[in-house]
Amino acid sequence: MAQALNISNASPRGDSQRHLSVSTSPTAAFQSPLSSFGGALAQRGNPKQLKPFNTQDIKILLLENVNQSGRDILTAQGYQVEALKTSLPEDQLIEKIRDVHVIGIRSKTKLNEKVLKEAKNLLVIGCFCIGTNQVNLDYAARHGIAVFNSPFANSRSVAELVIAEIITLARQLGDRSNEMHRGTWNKVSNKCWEIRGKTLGIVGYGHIGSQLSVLAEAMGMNVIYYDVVSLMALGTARQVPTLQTLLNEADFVTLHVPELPETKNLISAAQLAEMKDGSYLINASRGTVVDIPALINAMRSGKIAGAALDVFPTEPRANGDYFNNELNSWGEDLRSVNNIILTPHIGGSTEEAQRAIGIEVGDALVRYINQGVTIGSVNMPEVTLRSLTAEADYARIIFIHQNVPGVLRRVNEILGEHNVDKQISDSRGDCAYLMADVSNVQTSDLRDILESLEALSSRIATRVLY
Ligand SMILES: NC(=O)c1ccc[n+]([C@@H]2O[C@H](COP(=O)([O-])OP(=O)(O)OC[C@H]3O[C@@H](n4cnc5c(N)ncnc54)[C@H](O)[C@@H]3O)[C@@H](O)[C@H]2O)c1
Ligand SMILES: O=C(O)[C@H](O)COP(=O)(O)O
Repeated sequence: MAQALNISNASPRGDSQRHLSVSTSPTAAFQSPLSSFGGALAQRGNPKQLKPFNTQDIKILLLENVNQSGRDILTAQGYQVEALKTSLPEDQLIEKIRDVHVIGIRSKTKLNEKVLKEAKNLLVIGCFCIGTNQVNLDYAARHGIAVFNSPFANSRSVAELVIAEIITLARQLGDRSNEMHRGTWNKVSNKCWEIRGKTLGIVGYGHIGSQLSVLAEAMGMNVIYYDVVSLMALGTARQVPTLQTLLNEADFVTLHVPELPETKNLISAAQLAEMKDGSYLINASRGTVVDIPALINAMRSGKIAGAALDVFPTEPRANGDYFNNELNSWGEDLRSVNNIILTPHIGGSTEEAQRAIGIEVGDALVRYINQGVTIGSVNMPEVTLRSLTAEADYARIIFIHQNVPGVLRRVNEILGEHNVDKQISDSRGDCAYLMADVSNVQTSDLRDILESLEALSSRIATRVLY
């Protein structure tokens, strides 16, 4: 079992540097003072469980009700895990993030530059969701903070929700149900439709859009899609060349694009005007993608016969909070429109999806913390090495650095005095990630290696695992 060499990043972020501090504080579970480095290790050939820190020292903050499956994986490692049900206001988030090595969030917590600047000890961020637009990914990479997400574990849940919404809108189910709840019997067939033979227009044919395409065809719909890249059509779906073509042809338009500057108000007054008279709009992507006041106007005029919105430009922080004009100036106008389904960002909120996401992101965090493996990271180069064996006096050196010429030569001068068994290096944008396994190193060697690496001007972060 690997032990307690603590490489902390305790220095202020402002100087882009993290300090080495060698913790000798042992725990009951992972006790091995540095003086006994390598002494109590098992036989060669056994995989060695690497630990960068004394495990009791790893502090994790989980926000937004991360699923129990993820919490269990992290607590099983012996990390200190604090889990809160909601996101936090920015001032409280800043207070909390100063302390932790790992933060787990969902779609609401904004980890912008202002917040991340205060995250002096942060090693890694887990987004227990698909979207990563809530994190400043570049800033995180430039400061050696890896970000992981779960790219498709809730795609099916979103696709199923959209199928339900297509039928619900076509049959005006929301309005009929509301009327019955108010005690009114209102049996109507006017402008209520089957979905068989109707055209579904999918904007963004990625994980969710393509899954939805298959389900919609199985229900007898014709599927067209628009995407900025050319993608293989599933079934008999057909890619159309422009958004305008899709808007002109589709009876139902559904949006599955990421939040980007280019997708802000992707559907506004001009695009709504291009849609067929009496067509429907569904948005379960991000709230910024639809210009909601323009949609309200189009619905009031009868141009758009119905809409389903699962996401909003500003969303309440916690369950029980109000969805009103204080949150978004058009909140009450939106609620007053007929045949509109409003849901509180529940596209991915199923037991299956949340459990799968908890496991996927929980595992990715453990791999990163314990082994430095970045496979699946959305902001760092993807780097892995096979596990170290349990042989004594091996260590894994991780050097995150600016992607500038000459660094590898300097690093290899430092490591070159030791036996480098394996080494890998890759870069992504301005950030490069080097991982090297060295053998026959003693504690004093590690201290020297660390001090030398820390002195390099290109350094962003240094970790040693053993
Ligand atoms: N409501 C929810 O609970 C929920 C759940 C999961 C995901 N989401 C949102 O849905 C989005 C889509 O998820 P996904 O997993 O399908 O993503 P994805 O990355 O697999 O697919 C997105 C697709 O959109 C395309 N695209 C990008 N910009 C475009 C543009 N301007 N016009 C047309 N196409 C464009 C991309 O090329 C890609 O094919 C996520 O980014 C997330 O914001 C919401
Ligand atoms: O990005 C996502 O996966 C969805 O928007 C769901 O987000 P949530 O985990 O906050 O429900």
